Amino acid sequence: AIIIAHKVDDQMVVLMDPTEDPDDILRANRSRERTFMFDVVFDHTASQEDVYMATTKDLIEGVISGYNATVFAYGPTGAGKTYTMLGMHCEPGIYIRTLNDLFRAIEATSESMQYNVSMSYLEIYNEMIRDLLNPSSGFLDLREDSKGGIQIAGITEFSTSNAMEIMQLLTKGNRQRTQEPTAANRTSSRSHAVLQVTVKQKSRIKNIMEEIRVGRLFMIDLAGSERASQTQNTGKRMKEGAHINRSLLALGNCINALSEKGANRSQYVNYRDSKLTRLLKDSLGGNSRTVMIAHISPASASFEESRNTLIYADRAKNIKTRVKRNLLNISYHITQYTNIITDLRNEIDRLKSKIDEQGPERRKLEKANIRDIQAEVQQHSVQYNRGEMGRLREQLMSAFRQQMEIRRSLMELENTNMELHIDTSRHLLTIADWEREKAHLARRWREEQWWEKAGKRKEGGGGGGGAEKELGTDGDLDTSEPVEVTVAREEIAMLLAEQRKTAVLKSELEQKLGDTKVKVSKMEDLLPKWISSEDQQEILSLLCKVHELEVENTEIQSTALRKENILQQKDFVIQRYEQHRTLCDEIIQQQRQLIEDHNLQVPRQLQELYAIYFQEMEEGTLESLSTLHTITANTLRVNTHTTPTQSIPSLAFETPLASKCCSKYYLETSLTRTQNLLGLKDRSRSRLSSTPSETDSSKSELVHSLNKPQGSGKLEEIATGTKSISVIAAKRRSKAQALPLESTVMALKEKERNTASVHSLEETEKENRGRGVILKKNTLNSEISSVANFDDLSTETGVIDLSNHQGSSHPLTPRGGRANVKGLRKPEPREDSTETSLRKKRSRSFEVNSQGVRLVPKDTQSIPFPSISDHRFAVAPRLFQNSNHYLQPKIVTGDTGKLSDGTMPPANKVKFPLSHHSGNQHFIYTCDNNPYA
Ligand SMILES: Nc1ncnc2c1ncn2[C@@H]1O[C@H](COP(=O)(O)OP(=O)(O)OP(=O)(O)O)[C@@H](O)[C@H]1O
Repeated sequence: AIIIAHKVDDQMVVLMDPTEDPDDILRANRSRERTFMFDVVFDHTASQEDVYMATTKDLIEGVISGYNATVFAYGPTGAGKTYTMLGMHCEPGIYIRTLNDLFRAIEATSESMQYNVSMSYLEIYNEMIRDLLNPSSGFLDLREDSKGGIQIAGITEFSTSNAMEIMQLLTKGNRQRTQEPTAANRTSSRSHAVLQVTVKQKSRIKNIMEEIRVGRLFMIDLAGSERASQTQNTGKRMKEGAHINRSLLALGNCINALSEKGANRSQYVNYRDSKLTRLLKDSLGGNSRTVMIAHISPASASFEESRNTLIYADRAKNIKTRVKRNLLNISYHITQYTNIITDLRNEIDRLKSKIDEQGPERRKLEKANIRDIQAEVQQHSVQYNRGEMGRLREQLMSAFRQQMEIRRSLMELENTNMELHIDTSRHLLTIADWEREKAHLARRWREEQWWEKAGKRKEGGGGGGGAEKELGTDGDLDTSEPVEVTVAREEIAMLLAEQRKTAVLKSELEQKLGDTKVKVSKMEDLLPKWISSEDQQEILSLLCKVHELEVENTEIQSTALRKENILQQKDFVIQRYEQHRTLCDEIIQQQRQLIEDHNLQVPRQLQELYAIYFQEMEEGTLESLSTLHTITANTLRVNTHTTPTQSIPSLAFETPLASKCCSKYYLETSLTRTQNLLGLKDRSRSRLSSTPSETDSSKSELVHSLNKPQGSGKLEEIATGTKSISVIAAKRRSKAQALPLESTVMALKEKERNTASVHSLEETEKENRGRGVILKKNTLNSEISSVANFDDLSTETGVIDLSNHQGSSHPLTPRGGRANVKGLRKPEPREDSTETSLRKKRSRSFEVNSQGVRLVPKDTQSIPFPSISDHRFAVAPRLFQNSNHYLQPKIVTGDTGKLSDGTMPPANKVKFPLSHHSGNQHFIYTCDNNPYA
C-alpha cells in the first residue's frame, strides 16, 4: 500500500485517491481525492500526550463544574481507536490521562467543595449492554427517565477517590471486554466500550437549599467498522461485525441528521436505531460538549474506509449542541430539616462548651488585653499631648524669643538714637560757641571802629554823622568759620540723616513687635482649645507670665539705659560748668590779689559780692552740690541696674519699680516736701526771713533724712551745703521777685540801656521782711529719702514769672501741670557791678526743658508749683543750661526755620533739636553769651 492521507497543516488533511491515474484523461474529472478541514489533524508522529492535550484536557474543567462531556473514537477497525482511548501501559491513553487530571482538579478545590466521583464501564456488544465492572449482572437495559435522560438500569457505579483505583477498575473492566483477533486487527474490539465518569459537586457550607452539580464524562471506544472481505470474518465474528456496522450506521445517520438539523429543524434524528445512539443521545445532539476523534489509516488499501470516516467526521462538525449546567436542587424532607437543625444545635452546644472550658482564662486574658489596650491608648494620648504641648511651647517660646529680640533691638536703637542726639547737641554747642564768638568779635570791632571814628572826629571836629552810619557794618571783620565749626555743621547733617534712618528702623521694629504681640495673644487665646489638660494649660499660662516679666525687665533695662544717658548728658554740662566756675574763681582770686597788692579802693557793692563769694567758697556749697550730684547719679545708676527683686535704694528718684510701687501722689508729696525742706518751694516763703534756728532745724532734718539711706557723714555735709546754697539762691530770687512790677519793667529797660540798678541783698531782705514773708519751717518726712531729687531743686529754682514782661497771653501753652521750662528767668535789674553779675550767674538755674514752658502768672505766685512726678519730664535733656541770661522762647513752625511771626531768626539765635522731632514746632532760645545754651 501507499500512503494516501497527508497532513497538510494542523487542521488540514488530504486524502488522495489511490485509484487515480494521472494519464487517464477521461477519468481526470472524476477524481475522489478530497481535502478535509478539522479542528486538529494528527499524523503518525503525534504522541498520546499531544492527542490528549488537544482533544480532551479542556473538557475536565467543565465536567467538575456540572457539564456533560463526551469523547469518542470513531473509525475503521485497526485504525488505533483503542490505542488512543486506552493506550498501552507505557503510553497511557485518554482514559488514564483524563482521570488523572480530573482528580487533580478535584483536589485543588476540595477545601470549599465536596466531590463525589463515580464510574461505570460498559460495553455494547451485539446490541446488548454489559456491565464490564460487574459482568455477572448480565445484560442491562436502557431506560429513559421522566426528564428524557437515558439511564442504564442496574449498572454498577463505583465511587472512587483517586485515579489509581479507577485504573484498577479499568484494567479489570478491559479484561472483561470482548476482544477477538481478526484479519485486520489482532486485538480487535468487538464491542463499543463506554466509560462513564460522574462527578457530583456540592459546597461544603451547610445550607438549607443544597445545590449539587453533576457532570458526566463519557469516554467511548467504538468498535471499528469493518468489511467482511477485509476481516475475513465468518460465523460469530461476521454476526458481531454486522451488529457493529449497524450501530455505526445508526450513529452515522444520527450525525447526518444532527448536522443537517441546523438548516432544517424538522429533521428527525433517529437515536432509537441502536443502543449506541440511544446511549449517546445527549452526547451527540443534546447537553454535552463532545469531541469526535476520527481515526483513519493512511494506507491506500483503506482508502474507502478512510474516506467514509472523514466524511462522517466532516459532517459531525456541523452538529451544534447546547450545553447547560446540571444542577440538582435538593429539597429536603421535613425530617431532614429537623436533622439539620439538630446537627446545627449540637454544633452550637459543642462550641459553647468549648468556650466555657476556656472561659475564666479567656476572660482574664480579655480583661488583661483591655487593660493593655487602655494603657496603650493612654500612653499614646499622653505622648500625643506631650507632642502637642511641646509643639505649642516651642511656638510660644519662638514667638517670645522673637519679641524679646525685637525689644532688645529697639533698646539698642534707642540708645543709638540718644547717642546721636548727644553728638548732635555737642556739635550744636560748638556752632553756638562760634556764633557767640562771632557776635562778640563784631561788637568789639564796631566799638573799636566807633572809638576810632570818634577820636578822628574830635581831632577833625566834624563828619560824625557819616561815622555813625558806618557803625552798622562789619567792614573788614574777618568772620570766616573755623574748621571745627564747618566740621560740626557737616557732622550735624550726617547725624540728622542717621537719626532719620534710625527713626525708620524704629518704626519698622515697632510694627514687627506689634505683629508678634498679636500673634502671641492669639496663641494664648487658643491655648484652652488646643490643650485639654488643666496642668498643661497652667504651665503654658505660667510660661506666658514669665515672658511678660521678661518683657517688663527689658523695658526696665531700656528705661535705665535712657536715664543713664541723661545722666551722662548732665555730667557733661556740669563738667563744663565746673570748668567755667574754676576759671571765674581764678579771675576773682587774681583780681583780689591785684586789689590788695595795690591797695585799691573797692566799691561797697563789690565788697558785698566778694563777701558772698567767699562765704560760698568757705561753705563749699558748689562743691557740695557737685558731690551731691555725683553721688545721686551714681546711686541712680546703681538703682537702674537693679532687678525688680532687689531692694529699692532710698535715694532713687524714680526707679522703674518705684514708678509702679509709689503712687503719683506719693511722689509729688515727697518731692514737695523735699523742696520745702530745701527752702525752694515757695519763693515768698524762702526769703531771708528764715532765721538761723529755722535753717539749722531744716538742716538737721535733711541730715537726718539723708543719713538714713546713705549712712555717711558725707551726705550731712552735702545736705548742709545744699541747704546753704538753696537759702542763698532763694534770697536772691526773693529779692528779685519782691520788686514791684514797675521796678521790674524799669529794670528791664535799664538792662536794655545797659545801666545799672543796684539792689543790695540786705535791702531786698529788708523789703521782704517788711512784707511779713517768712520762710515756713518745713518738716522733713522720712519718705523724702526716696525722692531726694537734684532735678527738682533746679526745677524749682528755674520757675519764673513771665507775666511781668510777656503778658498772660503768652503764645506757649503749658502742657498739663507738669510741663515746664526750667531756666526761663524773670529778668532782673541789670547791675553793673561785678558782684551783682556774679551773684546773678550763680543764682541762675540752668535748666531748659523741651516739653514746654511753665507760665506762672504774677497773681498765682503763691500757688505751690506742681512737682515733677513723671520721670519722662524729669529726665528731659538739660544740655542747655543758662547761667547768665534768661532764654526767650519763640516758635519756629515746621522745617522752614521761620519764626511764628513769619520772620527769620537772628543769626545769633541757635535752633536746637530739643526733642526727638516729635512735633513740627521747635523752640528757639536766645543765648546771648552763654556757651552752654
Ligand atoms: N499510534 C499508534 N502507535 C503505535 N501503535 C499503534 C498506534 N495506533 C494503533 N496501534 C497499534 O495498532 C494495532 C491496532 O490498533 P487498535 O487495536 O487500537 O485498533 P482499533 O481501531 O481499536 O481496532 P478495532 O476496531 O478492531 O478494535 C494495535 O496493536 C495498536 O497497538
